[in-house]
Amino acid sequence: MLPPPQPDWALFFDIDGTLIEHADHPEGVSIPNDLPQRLAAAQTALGGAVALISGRTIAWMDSHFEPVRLPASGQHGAEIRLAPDAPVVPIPMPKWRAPLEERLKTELASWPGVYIEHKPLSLAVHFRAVPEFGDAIMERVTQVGLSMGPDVEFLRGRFVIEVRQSGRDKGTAVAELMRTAIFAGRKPLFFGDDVTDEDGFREARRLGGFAVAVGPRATQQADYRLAAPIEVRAFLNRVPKLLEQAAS
Ligand SMILES: O=P(O)(O)OC[C@H]1O[C@H](O[C@H]2O[C@H](CO)[C@@H](O)[C@H](O)[C@H]2O)[C@H](O)[C@@H](O)[C@@H]1O
Repeated sequence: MLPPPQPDWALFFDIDGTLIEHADHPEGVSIPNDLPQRLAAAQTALGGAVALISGRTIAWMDSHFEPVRLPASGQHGAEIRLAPDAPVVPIPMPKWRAPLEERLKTELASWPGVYIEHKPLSLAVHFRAVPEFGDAIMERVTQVGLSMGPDVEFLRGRFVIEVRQSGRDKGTAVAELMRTAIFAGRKPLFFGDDVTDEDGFREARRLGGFAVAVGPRATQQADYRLAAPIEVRAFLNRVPKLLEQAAS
C-alpha cells in the first residue's frame, strides 16, 4: 500500500492505463469529468509538483484536460513543458519520421486492423484489433525503421509499437523536470503501467523516489502497486486532504 502523501513529493503520471482506462482506439478513451480538477488540486497541494509524462502529445493532454495545464512531457520525451506557462520545447524533427510513416503505410497495408497513429515527433503502430500479428508487425516495423538510420528506437507497449527518437524517453523527461525550481529537492513518484514507463520508474528511483506500478504487468522496479487507474485516481483524490491533515 502506498504510504500517505508527503509535502515533499513530486508526482509523475503516465496517462493511458494509469490515469485513465484503455479503450479500443486511441481516440476512444474517456477522461473522468473531475480528473482535471483533481490533478489541479494535487498540483496546488504539492507546490505545483505534478506532471504528465506520456506517449501522447502535450497538445492532446491540454485539449483533453482543459482548462488544467500541467508541466508535461509528450511523445516519450520528445517534447517537454517545464512549467504550466512555459512553452513546449520539441526535439528537432527526427529525419526518419516522415519517410518511415510513408513506408509503413505501404508495408502494413496488408494487415487490416493495424492503425498508424500520426504524432509530430514519433509514431505509434497499433495492433489491438489484430493481436495475433503483433510479432510479425514488430519485426516488419523494426526492419523498415532500422533501415532509416541509427537514431530510432522501437518499444513494444500495450498492443502498440512505439517508435521514438533514441536518447529521449520518459526517464530523461523526469530528470529534466526534476532540475526545475518546481520539482528540485522533491522525492519523485512515477506512476505507470506499461513497458514504456520503465525509464520513468528507473529515473524516479535513481533520484531517491519510488516506482508505482499500475495494473498486473510484471516489473522488477515496482516499489508499490495499484491495481488499476481507478485506484490511482482514488489516491490522487486523497492527496490534498491528507496533506492538509498532516500539516494541521
Ligand atoms: O504513455 P501513455 O500515456 O500510457 O500513452 C501510451 C500510448 O497510449 C495510447 O495508446 C494506448 O492507449 C489506447 C487507448 O486506450 C489503446 O487503444 C492502445 O492500444 C494503447 O497502446 C496512444 O494512442 C499512444 O499515442 C500513446 O503513446
